[in-house]
Amino acid sequence: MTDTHTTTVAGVAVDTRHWIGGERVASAETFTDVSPIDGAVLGEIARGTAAEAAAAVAAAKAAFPGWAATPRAERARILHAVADGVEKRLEELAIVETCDNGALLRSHRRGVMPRVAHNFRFFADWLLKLGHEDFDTRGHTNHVSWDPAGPCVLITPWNAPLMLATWKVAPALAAGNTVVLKPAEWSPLTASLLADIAAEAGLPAGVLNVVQGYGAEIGDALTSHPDVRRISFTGSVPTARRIAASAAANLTPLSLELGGKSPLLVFADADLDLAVDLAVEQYDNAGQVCLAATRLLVEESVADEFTRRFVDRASRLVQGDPRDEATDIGPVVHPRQLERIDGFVQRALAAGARAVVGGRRKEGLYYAPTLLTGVAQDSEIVQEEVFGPVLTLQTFATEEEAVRLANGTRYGLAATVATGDRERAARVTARLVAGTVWVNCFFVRDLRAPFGGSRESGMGREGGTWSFDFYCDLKNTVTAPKGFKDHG
Ligand SMILES: NC(=O)C1=CN([C@@H]2O[C@H](COP(=O)(O)OP(=O)(O)OC[C@H]3O[C@@H](n4cnc5c(N)ncnc54)[C@H](O)[C@@H]3O)[C@@H](O)[C@H]2O)C=CC1
Ligand SMILES: O=C(O)/C=C/C=C(\O)C(=O)O
Repeated sequence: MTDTHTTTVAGVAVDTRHWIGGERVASAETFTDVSPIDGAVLGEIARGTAAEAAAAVAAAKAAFPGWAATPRAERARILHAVADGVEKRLEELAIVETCDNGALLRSHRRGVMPRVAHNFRFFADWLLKLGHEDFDTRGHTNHVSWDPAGPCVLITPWNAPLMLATWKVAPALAAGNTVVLKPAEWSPLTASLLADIAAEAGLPAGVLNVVQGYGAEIGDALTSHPDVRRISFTGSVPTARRIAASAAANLTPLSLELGGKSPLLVFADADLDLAVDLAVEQYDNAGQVCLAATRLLVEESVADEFTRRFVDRASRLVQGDPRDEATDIGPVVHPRQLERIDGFVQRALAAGARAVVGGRRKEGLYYAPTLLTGVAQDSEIVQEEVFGPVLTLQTFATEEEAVRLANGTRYGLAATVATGDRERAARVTARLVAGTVWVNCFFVRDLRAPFGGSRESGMGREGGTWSFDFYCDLKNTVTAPKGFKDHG
C-alpha cells in the first residue's frame, strides 16, 4: 500500500522521502521500487537530484561542528541507542529488507540485522578505546589525535543494504563526522527506517542524512561536491572508476570496497564434507555476495568425489520464497541482474562449459544454482564477477598450480582454503593475493580486523582502527619543552 509519502511493506510504514537536516524532503519525481519476490510494487521513492544532494551536504556541513565537538562518550551513548532501536525493530527491518532485495528472511533475522546493531555497538566501543598516542623526540612531545574530517558521503549496494550501509555509517559517526548516505535504488527502504531509528535515538538533526535516487543522478552530484571530506563506496568496479574520477577533482579521500572473483581451494588432504559445505555456502544470498568463493579449485585426485558430493548437496537446496524459513535460495534482486547472470552462463555454455548443476532460469527472478565445469582460466566466466548463484570448477595437480589459478584474476577480495595440513595452510595463505583469507571456514570475521580488497577489489581497508584512520584527519601536535611562561 502506498500514499504520497509513505508506503506500507509487510505491515511496516516506510517514509519514501529523503531525510535531510532532520526533516523529510520530497523530490519532484519518484522511481518505483519493486519486490523481487513477486514483482509487487513496494513504493514510489523520491528521485533525488543535484538540488537534494546540495541540500544534504549543506545540512551535514552545518551539523558538523556541533557533532565533532560532542564528547566521545556522548557520541558512543547515542550510537548504542541507535543499536537499541535496531534491535527493537529487528523483525520489521528483517522483513522489509527481504521484501526489498529478496535475501532470506531467516538470514536477516538471525545474522544480518543483529550485525547491523553490532556495527553501531562495535564502533561506539572502539571509539572509547581509541588512544591518543604520544611520542617523545628530544623532549618534544608528539601528540597524535583523531580529528573528525567533515561531511562524509557513503554510497552502498543492494545485496546487503543495511548491513553494508551501517558498516560505514557507524564508524563515520563515531569519528565525529556527519553523513550523507545514499542507498542503492534497488533496495532503498531500510535506509529510510534507519533515519527514523537514529532520530528516535537522539542523533541531532543533520548528523545523518539519507537521500534516495539513481547513482548517475544524485550519486554523481554527491561524490563531486567540494564540501565532502570523505567518500566511502561499496559497489562495482565501473562505478568505482566514475566515483574516483569525481573525487579526484576535489582530492576527496576515498575508500573503495569492490567486487571479487574469489577462489575456494580444496586440497586432497581436506575434510571433503567440510569442503563441500563451504562450496555450497557460496550460493547464499543467491550468490550476490562480494566475498563469495565462486571459483572452486579442486585437486585432481579428489575432484570426482568432491563433485559427486557437491551435486548431491546442491540438489537438496530449497529454492523459493525468501520469507519462508525453509528456503535456502531466494530470487535475484532485479530483472537486469537475472539477464546479466543468464548472459554469463549461456555464453559459457556456448563456449564449451558443462552445467553439472543448474545452468538455467526458473520462473520469475529465480535462477537455478549452477556449477559449470570445463571452463578455461582465461574464459569470461572464470575472470568476470557474475554476482549470482553461479560457480565454476577447475582442477589442479600441484600446490603451485592451485596458487597460480587462485591468483589469476584481476581481483583480490577473498580466498578460502580447505586443507587438513596446517603447514600447507600457512604456505598457501601466505601466497594468496586477497584482503581476507579463510582456512576451513567462510564469512566469519572479527570487526577489529581490516576488511577490503587488493587489486581491483578495492582501495584501502575499513574495520577497527583502520576505519578511524580513514574517517579521521590524524593530527600530530609537537610541543617543545620551552617557551611557556610557567617553564622556569
Ligand atoms: N567489497 C565489498 O565489500 C562489496 C562489494 N560489492 C560489489 O557491489 C556490486 C553490486 O552492487 P551494485 O549495486 O550493482 O553496484 P553499483 O556500482 O551499480 O551501485 C552501487 C551504488 O553506487 C551507486 N552509483 C551508481 N553510479 C554512481 C555514480 N556515477 N556516482 C555515484 N554513485 C553511483 C548506486 O546507486 C548504488 O547505490 C558487485 O560488484 C559487488 O561485488 C557488494 C557488496 C560488498
Ligand atoms: O562485512 C562483512 O563481514 C561482510 C560483508 C558482506 C558482504 O560484503 C556481502 O554480503 O557482499
